[in-house]
Amino acid sequence: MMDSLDDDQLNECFNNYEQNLLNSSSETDFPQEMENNAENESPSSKDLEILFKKFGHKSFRPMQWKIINSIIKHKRDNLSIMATGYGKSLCFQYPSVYLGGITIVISPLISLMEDQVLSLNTSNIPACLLGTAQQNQTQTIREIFEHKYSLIYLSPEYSTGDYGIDLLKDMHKKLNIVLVAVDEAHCLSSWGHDFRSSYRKLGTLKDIFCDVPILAVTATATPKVKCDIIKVLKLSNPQILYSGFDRPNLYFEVNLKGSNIFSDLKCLMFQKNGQWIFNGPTIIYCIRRKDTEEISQILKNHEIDCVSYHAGISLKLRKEAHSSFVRDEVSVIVATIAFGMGIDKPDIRNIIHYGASNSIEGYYQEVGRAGRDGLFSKCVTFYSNQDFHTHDFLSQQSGDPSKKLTKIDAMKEYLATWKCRRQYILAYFEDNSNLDLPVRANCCDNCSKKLDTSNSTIYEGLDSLGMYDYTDDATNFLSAVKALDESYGVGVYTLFLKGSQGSKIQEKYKKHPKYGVGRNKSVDWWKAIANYLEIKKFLIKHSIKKGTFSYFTIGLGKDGNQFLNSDCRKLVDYPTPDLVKLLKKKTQASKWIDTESPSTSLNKVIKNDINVNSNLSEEDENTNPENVAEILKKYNKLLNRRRELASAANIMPYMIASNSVLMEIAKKNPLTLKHLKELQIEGFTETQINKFGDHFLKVLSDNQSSKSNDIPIKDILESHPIGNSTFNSTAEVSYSHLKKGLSIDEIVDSRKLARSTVVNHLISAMKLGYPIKMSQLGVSDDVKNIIVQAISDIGGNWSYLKPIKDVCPEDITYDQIKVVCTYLEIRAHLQNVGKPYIEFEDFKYSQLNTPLSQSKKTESAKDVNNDLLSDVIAEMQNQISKEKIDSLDSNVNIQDKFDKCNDTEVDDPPAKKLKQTFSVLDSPPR
Ligand SMILES: Nc1ncnc2c1ncn2[C@@H]1O[C@H](COP(=O)(O)OP(=O)(O)OP(=O)(O)O)[C@@H](O)[C@H]1O
Repeated sequence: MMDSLDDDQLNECFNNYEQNLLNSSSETDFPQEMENNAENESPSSKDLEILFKKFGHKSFRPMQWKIINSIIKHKRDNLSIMATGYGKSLCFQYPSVYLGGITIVISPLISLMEDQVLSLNTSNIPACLLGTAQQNQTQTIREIFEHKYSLIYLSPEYSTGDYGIDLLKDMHKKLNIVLVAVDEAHCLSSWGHDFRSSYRKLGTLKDIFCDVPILAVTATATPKVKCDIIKVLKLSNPQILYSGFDRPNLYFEVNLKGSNIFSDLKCLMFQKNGQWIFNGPTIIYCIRRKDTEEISQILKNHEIDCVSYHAGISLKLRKEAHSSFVRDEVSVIVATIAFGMGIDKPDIRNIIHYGASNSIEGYYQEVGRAGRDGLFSKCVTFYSNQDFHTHDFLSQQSGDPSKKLTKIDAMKEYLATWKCRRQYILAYFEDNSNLDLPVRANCCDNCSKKLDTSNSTIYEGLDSLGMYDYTDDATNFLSAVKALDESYGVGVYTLFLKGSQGSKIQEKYKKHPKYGVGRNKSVDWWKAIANYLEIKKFLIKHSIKKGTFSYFTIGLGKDGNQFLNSDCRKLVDYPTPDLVKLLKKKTQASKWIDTESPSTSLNKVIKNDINVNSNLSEEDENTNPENVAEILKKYNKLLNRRRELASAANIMPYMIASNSVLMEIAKKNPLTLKHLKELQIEGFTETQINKFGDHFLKVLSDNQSSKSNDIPIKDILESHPIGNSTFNSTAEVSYSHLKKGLSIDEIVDSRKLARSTVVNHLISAMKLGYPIKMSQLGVSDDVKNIIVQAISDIGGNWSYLKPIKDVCPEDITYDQIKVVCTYLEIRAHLQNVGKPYIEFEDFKYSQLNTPLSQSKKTESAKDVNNDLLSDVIAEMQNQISKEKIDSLDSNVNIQDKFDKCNDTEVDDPPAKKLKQTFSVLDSPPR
């Protein structure tokens, strides 16, 4: 029987992202573009055909088509700002394939370009790379001019160097360049992150390729960066499209760090066979190198395969770590942000920040690596206020500390916000503080808490809305800052409020009325208050430089001063997570605030996700737990096979097929390459099917045969009986004799029946799935091979006995032929009910040409069964006396069949066959 999973195991499966895949359709929702001044032309069937054939996609995403159309039909310049994972690459890859020309792509990272080149070549779209450090350049250049490539990738340094410029000019003269694309175009602007000086010189492209459209693409561009790109690249009347920054499939969550790293991380894992695992490829970002080492050691201690990555590791080891992660050899990489751009892996399910990021820009870029395949993925931060001491320290070392501090403050605000985190991020990038997103499931922890009123905790000191009255604490802290002349940091102000007798508080301050007013509250409490006041900008940091030494002091911000000077000040707000941590729990109530159980909301989200994303109806067979388990089993086998194939071909697994493609294959279970092609699975190109399809089909058929071989054939035939199989009491007696070890001859003797009758009894038993070997029925291996060969010689048709008998040697009996044909019948039946026994018994069916498919194709299994039965009867008629016919199973009404057959028009094929069969009965072979 198939391995059945118990409830716990199934729950694990459901906690797994495979469930998400299982429930998902291969299409995912992408935001519509926000700005659209493009032509409204729809793609033609030819456009879509090329898209499917070469790229495996059934439709263009809305912005993609507008960009591509404007390039291929109108040769227009474009600036496209697309969220990560939207599908920028297609916009510059499609035009060259469609137009049969060449696209030049400028991209900032060699590793990114290498991956894209490899991926394109795997899909039979020839591409090459030219970088300053590339080998075999002469050969590549020669091949470029031999028109061997559709896409040429160049680094910005190469394309703006003297040699590169001359080469590009030559290409323009001699080749059909249809598009110049500048990927990650924000790198040319000092207003963006990742500024790259060589990008600044890319204006030369327009000088060289004056009549070729230029496409600038980026995921992040503020209005200033946008202007910069247009100016530097000299874009002429560009179509500007913007997809928005939202990544709807990403879920955001923030937790304070707990006392145990593994316990924190465990919330994102599930247990399988006692082993903790993340539900898919995972990146854990840390602030410091030593944290990456520590966390990866902790994970290794729990036997979780992982690697660490940071700038302190040798280049060779870093490359190995990168490679083992993208090739699915390890599922977790613990890294500093040195593990950055150039990770093209589409199926990253978790981005964990164990330590706060120092900017929203950096954070969003890092989490942007998750879920590029459009499937649900989690972005979870664990932080402590200590993290910001590190950031503050590092920002002091940087060129522009105040700019850095502003970014750090935004991150603090993000972490502390009680509003929708997605809304915070989008408002930040779109510079729109009025943005108001509806609360929705699977969006962020704050939305989840608001939606889930069942398991929240209320805290002492909060009002009925869950808000805290900060007025007194804020007044005291701000007063302390003012009293100490805004010259110190949070630590000293806290000592002052606590009434410290130590020397850090000068004597003159100890007379101040606010000195010691906060002694009944803890140091952590006052730190949390200061943190809140910083987020509110009531407090601001001042960077002080003394010689080579620099430090921060905390002073009053404009709003802080105003608050202190107000007569009717009031400050009521939701408490920050660090404050909540210090509050006493009161009672269970329907309030949303509960930050003490990290990731409980996440677990709910995973479950919600399963339900919400599910596009399976109640009746859908995929919801049946046994089917789910079976699909997951196949999916995992396909994943393993993909890993082996990728390793053998030295490419990334996702270049062979995405996880969604494999899940779709596991769900649809195709048996042939033709069937696989007919499924038109989104993201699986014809080239990929031709290259790798057979390997995946083999996995499915192996799985099927091992599964089938696990199930007694009797069980299958019991639930899927062969239509004409009957087993009366006399047949049962014959079978019981055989079971006792009697040979056919001995049964014939003891029962005083015709040999053919006994054989017929045993054939009935075989059709019910009783384990009878052909050898027990007088069919040796040699005889079996002869009959199989004979069937093959007459075109694989085993429906009639006589034509087979005619081509067999004389000594082969009808009984023996009947037995072999019965095996074939059973096998055909199993195949028809979807339970193929690839190696049913020890029969080598491969010796037959196509007997099964032929008989299956030409007539229904029922017809075949009828014909075979008729043949059997005909043969029995031939061999046994008239009296014995009466002792045959009464269910087989020969006359009925004969009459029915005579009433039927002869051009009705099944009836015609029956008629032919009965004609055999009229003139039996001798
Ligand atoms: N029209 C489409 N239909 C379905 N899937 C698509 C389509 N276009 C692209 N994709 C898929 O979307 C994923 C992301 O594509 P791509 O790598 O081009 O994104 P990107 O915008 O360059 O992302 P990033 O900014 O992260 O590099 C890929 O898995 C790709 O196969």
